[in-house]
Amino acid sequence: MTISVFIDGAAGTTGLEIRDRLAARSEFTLVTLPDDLRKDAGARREAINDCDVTILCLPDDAARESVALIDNDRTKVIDASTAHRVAEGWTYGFPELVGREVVAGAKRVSNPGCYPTGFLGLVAPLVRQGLLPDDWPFTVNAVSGFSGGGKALIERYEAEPDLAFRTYGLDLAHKHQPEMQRHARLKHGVLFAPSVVPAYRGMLVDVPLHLGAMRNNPAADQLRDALREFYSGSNIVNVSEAAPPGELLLRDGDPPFDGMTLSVFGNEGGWNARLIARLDNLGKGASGAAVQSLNLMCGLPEEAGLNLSA
Ligand SMILES: NC(=O)C1=CN([C@@H]2O[C@H](COP(=O)(O)OP(=O)(O)OC[C@H]3O[C@@H](n4cnc5c(N)ncnc54)[C@H](OP(=O)(O)O)[C@@H]3O)[C@@H](O)[C@H]2O)C=CC1
Ligand SMILES: CC(=O)N[C@@H](CCC(=O)OP(=O)(O)O)C(=O)O
Repeated sequence: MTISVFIDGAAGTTGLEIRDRLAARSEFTLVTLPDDLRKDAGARREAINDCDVTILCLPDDAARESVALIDNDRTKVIDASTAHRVAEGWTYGFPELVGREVVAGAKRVSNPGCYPTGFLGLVAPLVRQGLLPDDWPFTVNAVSGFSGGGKALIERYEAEPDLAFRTYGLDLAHKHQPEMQRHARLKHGVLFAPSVVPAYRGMLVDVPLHLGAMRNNPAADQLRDALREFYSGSNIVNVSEAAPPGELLLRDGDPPFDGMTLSVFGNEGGWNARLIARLDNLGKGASGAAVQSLNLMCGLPEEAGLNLSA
């Protein structure tokens, strides 16, 4: 018997990419609604309640609405939106951090945000091990491909091909900040500076650190070694070797990638470091992560169906 999966929001950017990843999988039967019914509450209620798993690829309010349509205790949910990432009763779908068995046993899984995936992948293990202080005022500089903003931002970049760089979030209250603070277990909110470049997909999430000003004065090599050890059991998250490349690149036309590569760069003397995550906003940052959690929730190998060759 196959596992039935309904993607609510299957016509959107994240939904389409999840469909692509599941299309060739014999373990799943995909349920979709015809175009004229895809926003119809009655049709969605029926599909959500009939399926074994529903994946929500919707704006936050619509995602909350979908959850309210569930009237059985069997349907499992993976929500790609921001609606439930710090909500009670939801498991944060970052298996490497919360435990694969925890995600495997969950009925309500909230998919991490794309930027938080990079930040938390770098910082959370190091804070938990006491290598980075939990009261540090963390800064996160990040660039994303424009598909990170969904259909609306894709349309804008198509209409304005001269846009070379766009920084935003200038109210310093981006919706990803609460999940970064909560899941890294930090005492203070992070200072988050996101931006967009004219590439379709891909992102670099950069955490610059004044290591020499920390009371424990950790070495960059120590941080890298700790991350390597932490992710040693993962084929999805990998940590670069010590020899630093002179640059990290995003290219327009990069293929879909569901892994994440973490790098640690330190200067001579050890005062400064940059921790940088390279990932695909639509891969480990959204659709790939949803498929990873789906696999675990269905008792399947976590990497099944993922694009892991960089
Ligand atoms: N893009 C990315 O890289 C990432 C996105 N996410 C999150 O995933 C979710 C989806 O984002 P994304 O795919 O980018 O967004 P898109 O705007 O590309 O797609 C959203 C889809 O939801 C549909 N929709 C809107 N309201 C309803 C409704 N009431 N009922 C049914 N369908 C509805 C839209 O319909 P229509 O086609 O008519 O507009 C659209 O097809 C968001 O919460 C986003 O924040 C998370 C991580 C990364
Ligand atoms: C480039 C861009 O606009 N990115 C989106 C984040 C995309 C994402 O991660 O979606 P969630 O908000 O559901 O996490 C933003 O900054 O709002």
